[in-house]
Amino acid sequence: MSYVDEVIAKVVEQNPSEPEFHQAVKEVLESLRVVIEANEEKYRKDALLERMVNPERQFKFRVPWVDDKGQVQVNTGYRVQFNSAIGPYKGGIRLHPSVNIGIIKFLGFEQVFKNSLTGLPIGGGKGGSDFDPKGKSDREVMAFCQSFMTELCKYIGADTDVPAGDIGTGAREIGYMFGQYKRIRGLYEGVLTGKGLSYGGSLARTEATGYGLLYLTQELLKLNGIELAGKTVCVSGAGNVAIYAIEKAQQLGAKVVTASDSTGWVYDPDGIDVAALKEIKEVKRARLTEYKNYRPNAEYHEGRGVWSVKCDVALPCATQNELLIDDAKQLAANGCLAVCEGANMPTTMDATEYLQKNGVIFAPGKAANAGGVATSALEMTQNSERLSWTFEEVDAKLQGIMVNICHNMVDAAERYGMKGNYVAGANIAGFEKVVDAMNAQGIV
Ligand SMILES: NC(=O)C1=CN([C@@H]2O[C@H](COP(=O)(O)OP(=O)(O)OC[C@H]3O[C@@H](n4cnc5c(N)ncnc54)[C@H](O)[C@@H]3O)[C@@H](O)[C@H]2O)C=CC1
Ligand SMILES: O=C(O)CCC(=O)C(=O)O
Repeated sequence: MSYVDEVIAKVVEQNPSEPEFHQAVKEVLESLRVVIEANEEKYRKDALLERMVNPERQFKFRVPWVDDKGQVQVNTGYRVQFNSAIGPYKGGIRLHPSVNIGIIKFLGFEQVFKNSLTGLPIGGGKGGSDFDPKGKSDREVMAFCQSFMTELCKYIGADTDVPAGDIGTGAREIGYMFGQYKRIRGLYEGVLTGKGLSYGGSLARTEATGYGLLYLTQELLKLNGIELAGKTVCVSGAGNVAIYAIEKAQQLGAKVVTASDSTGWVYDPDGIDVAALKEIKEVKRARLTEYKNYRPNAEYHEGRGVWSVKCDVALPCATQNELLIDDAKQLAANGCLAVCEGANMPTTMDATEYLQKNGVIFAPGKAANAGGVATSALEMTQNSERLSWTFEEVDAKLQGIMVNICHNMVDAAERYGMKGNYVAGANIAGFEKVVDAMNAQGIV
């Protein structure tokens, strides 16, 4: 059995009931097959892949908090410190009822390669809880965040592990967590990113993942002789990534016609009204059903359906496994030119293969959405310097980083004879730096 197949089989056997983690490992290792086979003897002797697929450390803890009725609630918290070969662990905190250790491990594993791709000195980690912020009062969210951080603060720090936002964790949650960290540890330091601007946050971090996605998409289309301006775009999601992806796509001259949340989706033939979307989602924290109150011409549909709308470019920005094989077939049949992932692993493996085989340009999340974590690393730099850069400075650095990632991904695929396979390109480019650092640091 080849080394890659052996390690994939072990991951499945040793991590039962973690399908998302299996999927992430398979996707990465399958696409690295050529690189690994070229060095199989050494990598096998060093158990390099076993060390890569096993987190350095993982924490699971109880998170008790009191709800508004005086009832004690208990959630489970997680932090997985996956790989610190190239820098302190870095990665977001997901608050969603679907969170379990397998989800956090898949996200942490992806984060290792993504963070390497940014070119910045950050290792990979991820955390979260099955707590659902939806429908909770501010006080309940604060109570949860304080309890979560009371435990988490023992394991993190500005130079060891720096969490940030992800699904369900935005500026409000980061603020409560930062306050509790400071109170317990007595340290005013850049232990979290995505902070508010009044206490050490970076300008452009809010926008960074969505804007970065568009900078990479625009560059990749350009390399393929296509202009983004004038194109019709479908976006899924209506959270942080989706909102700023829509905003930047429209600034770059494209028309975005869809957005979605966990209950339904909207089609706006005149182009999504970003100001209305921000008010509904960021201010009111309401459902997308409200969108029709702002835009009477728009349609609201229950359930899924964004990928049935004809578009030139599709940007999945909601969650994992939201773009399935039938969606891929529909997109390709509708003449879609490119799918670029804003979310983490939103496209299933069979859907990805179908798109690639049918001539649709496909940019994987670990490259396309790396602008968020890259800007988090810029926030860490500003915190260390005790300086704040202007929006334009951060945005210019973000653009440079995304264009670089795009070229590194394209070049790595070509170097290994897989021109146009950007999944392989991104995984190879991310892998090479981590392997180099791991080899240099001995068997750890
Ligand atoms: N926030 C960030 O900086 C980064 C986020 N990501 C990824 O982007 C994706 C979106 O994250 P955010 O926008 O930050 O989260 P968010 O909490 O701001 O928004 C998530 C959006 O996805 C929708 N959603 C969640 N679960 C869904 C489901 N099962 N079906 C349909 N819609 C669903 C929600 O309704 C919401 O509109 C996630 O995969 C996240 O891991 C990736 C890189 C950085
Ligand atoms: O900004 C960060 O540190 C993490 C962002 C994140 O969670 C991600 O890239 O998936």
